[in-house]
Amino acid sequence: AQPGSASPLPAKLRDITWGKLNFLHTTDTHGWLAGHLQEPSYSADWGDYISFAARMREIAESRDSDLLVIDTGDRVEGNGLYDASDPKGKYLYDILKQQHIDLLSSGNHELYKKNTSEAEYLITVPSFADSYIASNIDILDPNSGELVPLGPRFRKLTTKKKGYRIMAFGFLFDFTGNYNNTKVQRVEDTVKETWFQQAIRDEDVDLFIVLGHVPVRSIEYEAVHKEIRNVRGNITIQFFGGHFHIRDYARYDAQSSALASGRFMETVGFLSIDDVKSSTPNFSRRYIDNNLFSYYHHTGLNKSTFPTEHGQNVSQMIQEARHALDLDYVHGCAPTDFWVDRTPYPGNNSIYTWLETEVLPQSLQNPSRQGKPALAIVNTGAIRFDIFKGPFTQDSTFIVSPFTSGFKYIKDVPLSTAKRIVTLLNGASKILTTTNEQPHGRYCPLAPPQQCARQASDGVESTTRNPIMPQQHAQAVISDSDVEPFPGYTTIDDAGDDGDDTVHSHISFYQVPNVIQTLIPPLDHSSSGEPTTVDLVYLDFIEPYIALAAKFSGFPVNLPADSALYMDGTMTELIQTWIKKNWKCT
Ligand SMILES: O=c1ccn([C@@H]2O[C@H](COP(=O)(O)O)[C@@H](O)[C@H]2O)c(=O)[nH]1
Repeated sequence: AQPGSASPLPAKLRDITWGKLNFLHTTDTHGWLAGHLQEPSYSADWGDYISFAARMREIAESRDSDLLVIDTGDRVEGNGLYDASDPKGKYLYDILKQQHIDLLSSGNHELYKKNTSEAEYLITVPSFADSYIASNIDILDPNSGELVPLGPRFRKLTTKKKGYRIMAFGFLFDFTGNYNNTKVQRVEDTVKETWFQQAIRDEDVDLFIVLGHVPVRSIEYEAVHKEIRNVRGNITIQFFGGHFHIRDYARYDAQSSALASGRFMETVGFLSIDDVKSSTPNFSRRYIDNNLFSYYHHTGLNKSTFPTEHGQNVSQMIQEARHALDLDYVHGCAPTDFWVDRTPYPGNNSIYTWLETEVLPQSLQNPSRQGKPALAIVNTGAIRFDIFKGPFTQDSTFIVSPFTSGFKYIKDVPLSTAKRIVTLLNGASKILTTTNEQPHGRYCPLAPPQQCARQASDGVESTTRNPIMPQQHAQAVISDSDVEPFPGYTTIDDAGDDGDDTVHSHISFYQVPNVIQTLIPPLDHSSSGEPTTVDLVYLDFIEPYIALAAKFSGFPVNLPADSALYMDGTMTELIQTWIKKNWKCT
């Protein structure tokens, strides 16, 4: 763990159940390779995870079984370790590649920007060689200018101990918000391609592994499952997914299951399969809180026996990178906690209410529009994490707001139209899900991803939405420690409510809208009332949605032609500047 990080708290733990084939799974790590320095439950760093994976592999092999390490993408954007450097990722890619990952795939965040996808192609793919799978992504090779697969379409491998013959695929959900140097083919179309049809007919295979940056309850995985199942009868299929930032486990049928392992290095997913080659394989899942207390427990080791030299060296690399980036530099001190969705919105501790009532109205300005009122719209998904009471650092800046979006505007929009656009974006008439125009894809592209889970599975057929059969619960063994549970994940999935390794007390999460809005200057109730027209100010990331909502409102606007830059700088800079000025540390 990083120096100064919060030590893990002793807790009651559920044991893992080893099988003949075992997996560790991360997803949506978003640059959090230093772990959560302020949160004891998630304070282990990538170096600790490297030690953990090595120790778990030793245990697996001593049991004459195998362990594979999986990552399903969105490794970038969301933490100072990635976003604070120039170029972005200057330190992260080297740290990331230190882990031995057997199978990995790309997320949507690797593809939003040209430079990010090129770094993926030129750095990460070669770093992991054969392990990187890109079943439905192509990229324009920056050297040849040709459209080429981002990585191999599939991989066949044989496990070291048991000799299981595996066919693995690596998908990205039907993402459409990628920069035009990459091409993402719909999963439903990819599975009809000749190479895929041939691969699933390969008889020299004991099981299929489908990894991907794909929600485990999704139309995409439904399509892959159906295709393999139709051709291969009851062969074992294990899916690993992500994107929604949630812990989840789905049973599609008796021979297949799907694991999603959270976000931001909070969770290391563990999955085991016994009786891999039979028609009644036994699956067991565990969501491991990413901290040393859990790591020691599951390996049966301790502070002196657990770390590997390699793991310790990587923790040192992270420390040096954080130092070089000055990530602990304090910009101000938050007077209280501000939450993304752990408190009702609107509310005094809602990060969105703080933005609407303080940061945006006090910061958004355009001298050429002096005296003109504005209605500013920000998508809630642009804010990625909570602010904790106390020091707000360089790292916090990017943890809260990693993206590079700035503010644009359309001038002189009738206020009634601007309000209608907000209402439409917030889903009153479901334009974002019913229209064929989906600028970034079907998964509620404006709100924080964890809010999408229930909404998205509404359109999915029953095989991936509901448990076909309740999972046989492996007996959860609780260690005999006598400590009171403290707040954390209390996951309910298709196998029940005993998936989390740590027995926590429940945390409530609340719904937030797709977008928040703020009238600038705020309405003065003593004066003549609302303005008739406003400058409609918005984050440039949501421009395609503003265009869509304007069209549905009957407002004639041609974007981007009819828009202009409202002010210089990004929202990240705007928030940081406001904090420097207003949150003095006393
Ligand atoms: O430039 C950007 C990119 C993304 N967003 C928001 O992020 C979520 C998607 O996050 P995942 O981690 O891929 O689930 C999307 O819904 C956008 O709201 C953004 O605001 N700006």
